Amino acid sequence: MILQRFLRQHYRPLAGAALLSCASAGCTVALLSHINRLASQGLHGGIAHPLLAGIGWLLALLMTNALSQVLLAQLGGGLVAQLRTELSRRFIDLEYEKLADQKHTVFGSLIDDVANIAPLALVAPLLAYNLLLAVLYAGYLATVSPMLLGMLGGFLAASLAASLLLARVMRGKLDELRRANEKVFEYFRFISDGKKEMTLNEARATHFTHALMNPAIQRARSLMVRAHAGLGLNEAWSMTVLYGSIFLIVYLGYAALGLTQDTIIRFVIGAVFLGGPVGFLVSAGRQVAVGAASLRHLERVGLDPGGAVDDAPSPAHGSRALDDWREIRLEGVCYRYPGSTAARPTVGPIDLAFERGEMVFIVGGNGSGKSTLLLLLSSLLTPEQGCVSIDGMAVNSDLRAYRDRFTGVFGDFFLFPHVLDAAGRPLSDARIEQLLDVLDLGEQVQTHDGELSRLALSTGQRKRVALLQCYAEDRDIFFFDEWAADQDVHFRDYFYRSLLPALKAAGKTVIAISHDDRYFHLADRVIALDLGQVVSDTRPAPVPLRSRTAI
Ligand SMILES: Nc1ncnc2c1ncn2[C@@H]1O[C@H](COP(=O)(O)OP(=O)(O)OP(=O)(O)O)[C@@H](O)[C@H]1O
Repeated sequence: MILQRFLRQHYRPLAGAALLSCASAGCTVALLSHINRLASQGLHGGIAHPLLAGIGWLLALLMTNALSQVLLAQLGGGLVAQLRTELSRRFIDLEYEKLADQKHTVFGSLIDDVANIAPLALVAPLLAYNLLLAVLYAGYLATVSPMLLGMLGGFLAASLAASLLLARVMRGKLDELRRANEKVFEYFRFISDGKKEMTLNEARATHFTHALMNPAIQRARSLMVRAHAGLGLNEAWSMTVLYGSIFLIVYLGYAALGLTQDTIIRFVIGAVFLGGPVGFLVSAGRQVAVGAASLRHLERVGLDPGGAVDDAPSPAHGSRALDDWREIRLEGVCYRYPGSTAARPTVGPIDLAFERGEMVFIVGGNGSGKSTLLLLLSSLLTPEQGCVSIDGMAVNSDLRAYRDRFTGVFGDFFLFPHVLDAAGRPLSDARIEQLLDVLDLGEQVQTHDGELSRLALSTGQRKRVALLQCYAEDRDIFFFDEWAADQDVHFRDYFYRSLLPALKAAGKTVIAISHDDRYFHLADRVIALDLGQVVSDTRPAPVPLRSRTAI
């Protein structure tokens, strides 16, 4: 898992921090012994020597502690950065369908889980330090009175057994808390994405606040209180057991065991020192429990933190493996969205073939399965049954090469400010300016080193910027999910009558979802869907085109 890998990669500074911590533990014990000697023997060694020795041990303690803290701070920063980098990469590598309905998970994990997991690694050297400190103090106490140490050890062992039992009970609570927090993160997304609707509609905002957000926050709060109260009670209990047993030992030492005052005082001072590492070990248990719950959450959402992230850079150019493809075929393809309880699949069974260079329109009523078909065709969704193949080869045998064939605009597209070619290089500003002019955006948007000056545009204009990106990528297959729906009459006409035919003339395959029946006759094929199945696949008679604009 990621934590073990981090510990392996950074074992030197971690070992350094642990060594420094142990040195600091040694200084603390030496200081304890010095204080005890001074307390029991007084200033027999003169005035200056005990003072200088005390200052010396204090300075050594300060330096070893400070150095180990600096090392730990560096390791902490490094671990947070590494966790963020690895988790971002894992999210990017995760298949679309695994994340489609849980986008809030990204923020929850990058913020909450990173903050919970990072302390797990940092706790390791401190655990070593405190364990060593506890052993050294115990060793010191053994020299004072092995019998009293045995009694104290017995009390602490019983308390530890109770703590471990409680930790098992709390494990389920912490997992529940992590899931409850996930719901809160989901609603945080409503706040940003639904801002306009809630600003305009106060009743909607009130309902969201009182019926959704607040109950989710309250549920997380109540689980947090239960989980952390349990862990906190454990800490309080453990410390009470420690100090209670010291009290009992003093009492029994005088009342039943007939020990000398000197033995009892020296034992008590040592036992109080022991309270430091014991307290740390108990409170570290809370960090470990919370961090472990986050690790389990990452595994649950498919971000299995086991195994190294593949940091190999992507190829510098799109794959050429399928450059000469001729046909894409869907055979018996069925798909059902997760959670769907319908008797029949959302789409399918579908049997279709797309020839290279064709211009195909996919049509049908709302919910008939057009967008789902496009996601299956572009391999963003995996068929539950059936197969998508390219020239007879199943596409999942080389998904990257297959996906490199596609560029397009989804119904819920996202705009990146940088315009890149198929190889991921910034497109030249001259070419971007030319495209901006063709798309009638030259006035609104400027470009500098391949970066667009603004993306805050009208919906129709934003779709044109998305189209610009497709031209920049210039791949074999251009797909559009109701691209023209937000365009004005003039530009819609221009899109269907000029831009799409020009793409076809340039040898591109065009697959466009459309409700614009005025233009259906311009396609090579019109595939109609209903209830997730192909109900017709027709070839309209060819018509002469008005004009074509190659861009
Ligand atoms: N993410 C999803 N999770 C569950 N069901 C979904 C999801 N997306 C779509 N569906 C369902 O799948 C069916 C097909 O949806 P799809 O978006 O493919 O239809 P469409 O033909 O593109 O519709 P429209 O013309 O309205 O865009 C619909 O019944 C829809 O409710």
